[in-house]
Amino acid sequence: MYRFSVYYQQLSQRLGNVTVRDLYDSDRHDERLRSLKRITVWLATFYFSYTLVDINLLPDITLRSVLLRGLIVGPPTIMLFAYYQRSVSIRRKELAGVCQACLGTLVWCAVLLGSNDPNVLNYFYAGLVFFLVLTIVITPPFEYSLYGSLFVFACLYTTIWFLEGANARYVLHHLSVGMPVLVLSLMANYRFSAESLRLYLEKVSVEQLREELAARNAELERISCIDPLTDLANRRALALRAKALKRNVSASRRVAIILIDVDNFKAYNDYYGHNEGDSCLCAVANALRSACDTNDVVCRYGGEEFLVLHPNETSSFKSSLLLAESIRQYVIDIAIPHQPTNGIVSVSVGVCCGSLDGSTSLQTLIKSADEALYQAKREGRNRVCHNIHSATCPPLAPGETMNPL
Ligand SMILES: Nc1nc2c(ncn2[C@@H]2O[C@H](COP(=O)(O)OP(=O)(O)OP(=O)(O)O)[C@@H](O)[C@H]2O)c(=O)[nH]1
Repeated sequence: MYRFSVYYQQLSQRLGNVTVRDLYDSDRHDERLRSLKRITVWLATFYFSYTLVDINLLPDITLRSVLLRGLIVGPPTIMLFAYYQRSVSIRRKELAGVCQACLGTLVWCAVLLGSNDPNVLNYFYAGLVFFLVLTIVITPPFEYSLYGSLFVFACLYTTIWFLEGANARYVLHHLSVGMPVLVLSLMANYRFSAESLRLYLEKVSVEQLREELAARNAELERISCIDPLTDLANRRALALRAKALKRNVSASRRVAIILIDVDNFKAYNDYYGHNEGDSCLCAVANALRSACDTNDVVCRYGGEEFLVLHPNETSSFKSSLLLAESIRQYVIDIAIPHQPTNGIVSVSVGVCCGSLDGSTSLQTLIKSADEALYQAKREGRNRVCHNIHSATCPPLAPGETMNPL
């Protein structure tokens, strides 16, 4: 009894804003409908071909069997297939199948009632097949199986008293077979319904876990590529992007590496404190973001050092330097006061252009940009310097000079 109620409790549980029952019905609609249609075809074939059995075993009901089976059960069977095509829940379609089986039982009983042949008593045992149809052949939800079986039980054991030659002893014999068939087939249906539901719920929970895992993995992947202070890409993201560029043989692998270092940042930190220093780094990061394109990888390379990977397949060396200059200017434009130098926060920028092919690694290009950055520092800070690295720098475009700024 306890397990019995567990099945119904599970069905009425809610998953989001729908009940398990609704979800189970809608998710498994197509599969259950396919099986219902197939079974209906088989049952109809059996039912109507049993007219021949009636004629053979009980010749006195030939006309009655043909007329009642054909005229009363035939049209609803055709209508049943039309009903299966309608957009109603699978539960209703299964209920329609159960009703049709009940009608079939009723008509079969009516056919047999017309017989005066003593063989009718033996043949009446075939009525137990209707229990099996309603429980383990159609396998509708348990409650429909139960109601249908009770209806068939009422039909059979009301009719039985009116059969030619029936007496209490015969009814008892019939019941001794009929009752176990009824109870055992209902139990089989219950086990089937409960097990199908359990498997379905297991599948739903595995799917939920998989979705949760995918979301967490995506979040982990995002976090592992982001600098927590500035929300810019980090070194890992930079390496991944460079690797992708290197792998992509169809695209040009020409890039500019722009290294940006905040000037006199130690003095800023010492004067304003570490928290203000962090805010300053965030403001610089925002300025870089505004200066760059969505194609550029803007990353925090270390402490107060930033790096922009600028894929420049369409643009030239000159445009890379212009981007570097624009970055420097964006930082100047936000005008963060820098009291220790009596001025505002500025950055020094080193640029290097090259091609990420087999012989040149990202590290080689960064090293060249770093040399340019130190030149900018040496020359007085707040400026852009470039490093023409013969091994890494592509040929200048027509009209380009070595000092395009
Ligand atoms: N607030 C803050 N400071 C940092 C962070 N990372 C590095 N720094 C500080 O950045 C400062 C870098 O100083 P230096 O490398 O001496 O360079 P600088 O003072 O900027 O001098 P130049 O680069 O030569 O202009 C150090 O004081 C570091 O403590 C950070 O995440 N937050």
